[in-house]
Amino acid sequence: MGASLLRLHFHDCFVQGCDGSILLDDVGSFVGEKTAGPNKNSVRGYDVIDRIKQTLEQMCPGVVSCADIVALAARDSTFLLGGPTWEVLLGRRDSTTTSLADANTDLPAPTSNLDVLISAFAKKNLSPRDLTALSGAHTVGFSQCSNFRDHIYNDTNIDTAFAALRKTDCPAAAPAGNTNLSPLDVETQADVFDNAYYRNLVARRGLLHSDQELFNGASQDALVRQYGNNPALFASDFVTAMIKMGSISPLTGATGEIRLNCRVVNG
Ligand code: HEM
Ligand SMILES: [Ca+2]
Repeated sequence: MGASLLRLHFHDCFVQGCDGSILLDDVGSFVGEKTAGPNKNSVRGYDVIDRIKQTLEQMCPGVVSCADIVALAARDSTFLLGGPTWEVLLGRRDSTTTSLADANTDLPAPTSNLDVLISAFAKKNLSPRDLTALSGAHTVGFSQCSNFRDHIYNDTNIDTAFAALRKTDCPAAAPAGNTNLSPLDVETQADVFDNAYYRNLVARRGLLHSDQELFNGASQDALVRQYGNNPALFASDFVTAMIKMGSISPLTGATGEIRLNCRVVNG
């Protein structure tokens, strides 16, 4: 679940800011973000957030927002998987709105090229360096075949043996095998947070097209090599970038609310 909770924070912060908007269910005429392309049948961990929230509401009612819970869960997941830790700024309040449209436009697709990834992050005031550091989150977790099929069958900037290995669990003709999972990081286990992701990219073993775009003869190549050789530099830049991402457009003061149930706005 650690990988899924880390991703949940990213998918929250890139849509309206880190405001718990991704947690809201579709109820009646209320439309949430869970059915957006990048989220549907992919983002998970909502039940874990519910359990943390229930415990908090018993001990300290109405104080800790769902948005802060997601930020803390992402930090603790990273650490428990073997990665760095950091102090999480708190005080984010929860949204009473969502944006399905923004979830569909602002979360980058795995088919994106480098210029598209850089612009998607720039739109959130994150630099190309932040993009490359944050993508190191793909040292943990899994991807479904439908998200990397085109890369392993049609891209040419991929290690042949690696492509062959991944094809064994991801047949060429969709929809066969669409939901089969492969680890994003081929080198070390999917529940170990380290810098192996970057060495994979140098070896042309990125699983997603968007991963390999970070090492494909352009602006991020040198940084990818540095992160692959220097775990302390990666850890330090990842922390800096996570704090920046966790600070996107927070609701503070009288804006938003402290939701009592992360799935619905207060009545
Ligand atoms: C740079 C643009 C990014 C793209 C295009 C992208 C795309 C994806 C895709 C397609 C998956 C697999 C989903 C599935 O098959 O269901 C995935 C998984 C994941 N992503 Fe990203 N991602 C990006 C950036 C990030 C960032 C910034 C983070 C966190 C800081 C992150 C964390 C994760 C994690 C941890 C997983 C594994 C989730 C799990 O196993 O449940 N990603 N990503
Ligand atoms: Ca949000």
